[in-house]
Amino acid sequence: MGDNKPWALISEVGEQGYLEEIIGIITERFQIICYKDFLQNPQLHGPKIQVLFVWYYPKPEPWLLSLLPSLKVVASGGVGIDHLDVPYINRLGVKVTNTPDVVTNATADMALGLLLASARKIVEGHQIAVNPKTTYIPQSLMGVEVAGSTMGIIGMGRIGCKIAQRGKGFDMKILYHNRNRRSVEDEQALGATYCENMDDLLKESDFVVLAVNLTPETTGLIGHRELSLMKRTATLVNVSRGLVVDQDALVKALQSGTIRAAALDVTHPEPLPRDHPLLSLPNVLITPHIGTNTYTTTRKMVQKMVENAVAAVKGQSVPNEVS
Ligand SMILES: O=CC(=O)O
Repeated sequence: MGDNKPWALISEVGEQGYLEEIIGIITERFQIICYKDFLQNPQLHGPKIQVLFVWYYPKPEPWLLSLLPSLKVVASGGVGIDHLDVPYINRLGVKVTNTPDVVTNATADMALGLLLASARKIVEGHQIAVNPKTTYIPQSLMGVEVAGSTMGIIGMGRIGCKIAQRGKGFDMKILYHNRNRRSVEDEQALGATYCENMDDLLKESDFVVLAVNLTPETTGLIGHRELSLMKRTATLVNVSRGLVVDQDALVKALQSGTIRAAALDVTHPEPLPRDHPLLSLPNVLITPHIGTNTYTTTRKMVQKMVENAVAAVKGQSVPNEVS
């Protein structure tokens, strides 16, 4: 395409996972302008931009979209599209795309990583091991056994299924709750038992793992009532979105021992304000939304984003269009 390559707006190079190789994948097909440079002179740059690559940021808010009259597609990285007002963007004649499938394994790994780290106090162990001033008292690092325990997965889409597979590999009993029951073949392959009533799953699970999309129905899905149904020895693991959990209720449940612990890759907001109580509770493990953060997955996501954007610019059928 040479100099005639279409223009794309991206978040700042060096930020938001835009590693050098990633930039290379994008610049094979597009000329790029960074958000910071764009903001210096939006009137000059805005009209030429046909693609907006979004990695949660820059948020395609109405004021930004109004500066991009030639925009054809908002190509978002990751599977979640809760940060995008898809109907609004579509009404402007702009397509929206995401990158499902490629994020599945990395996110499922993260769920198991958090589960194991919380169960076996791996982070606390590291802190003791590297701090010469602390004395190791075995009881302080006593964990819970994963094999033989019950994992309850809420949201049995692609990621939920991969979490189930991994749980099965750890000899866990698997329960799941989902809008739609999966086929008997799927259930048998995953060794997973359906709980039509989410309350049953909450009561029986040692680890409750959230893998739902954020929708109006799943916002605040886990609140005071749901946490109270969980075992006092149970751990909540969240790799979906922070807003699926009522965080105030979670803080109370963790402070009062209603549940044993929480391991969260997602919070609301991200990052949490430094004085947020979740950051100082001893029974909380938090990572900064890194579920998809591996080189392999990041590369695949960007390849997909570019594939989607190229198709949209050419007016061809777009592989991962969401509407
Ligand atoms: O959070 C990650 C994703 O939506 O893929």
